[in-house]
Amino acid sequence: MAPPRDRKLAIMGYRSVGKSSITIQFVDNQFVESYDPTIENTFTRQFKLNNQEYRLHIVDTAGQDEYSLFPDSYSLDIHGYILVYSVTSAKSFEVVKVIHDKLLDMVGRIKIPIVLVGNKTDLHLERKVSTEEGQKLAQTWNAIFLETSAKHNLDVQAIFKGVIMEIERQDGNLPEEKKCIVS
Ligand SMILES: Nc1nc2c(ncn2[C@@H]2O[C@H](COP(=O)(O)OP(=O)(O)OP(=O)(O)O)[C@@H](O)[C@H]2O)c(=O)[nH]1
Repeated sequence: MAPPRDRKLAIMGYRSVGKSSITIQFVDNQFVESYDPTIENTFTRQFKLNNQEYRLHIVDTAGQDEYSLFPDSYSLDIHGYILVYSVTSAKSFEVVKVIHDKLLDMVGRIKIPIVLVGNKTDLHLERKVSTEEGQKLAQTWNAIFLETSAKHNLDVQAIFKGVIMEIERQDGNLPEEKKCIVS
């Protein structure tokens, strides 16, 4: 069998949208209700997709806002990006747009593998951003779109599957196809 492919991913977004919760759910199968702001952590998990092993290195970043300056390391050796907002926060949806534009500027390429994630879908009554708004934004970016609940472990795996597939596709290892929700 082919050796594992090392792929480095960055998970970015406004404060408290669930970046750590998504990462910890994926790496450890756990959800922690308490909130502990992240400085920066890297997690590793082996993941198999289409008969290929991947060693995923996930950089869980400190939450950004529209004024944050990104360290150069966020553009250097990252293969794919997971941009997260919370469906309960219009502010986080605005901030994710700014992060995306800055990222594109910094990376200096037009195409980068991106998955846009609307998290906290379990908080139905607090929803402020509709599924359609998220879908529309992802379309303008040509990115994959998913809604998730880190709390209920809903579609968390699909985020990582989606970003790997997008990396492979942009590397020319998969046929181009229409982007859709990959659950
Ligand atoms: N109900 C619900 N709460 C969530 C979900 N994901 C995260 N939370 C909660 O939201 C709060 C923030 O979650 P974190 O994962 O720490 O958010 P973060 O984006 O890593 O935050 P920063 O490190 O500050 O950038 C915590 O209290 C979590 O328990 C979710 O899917 N549903």
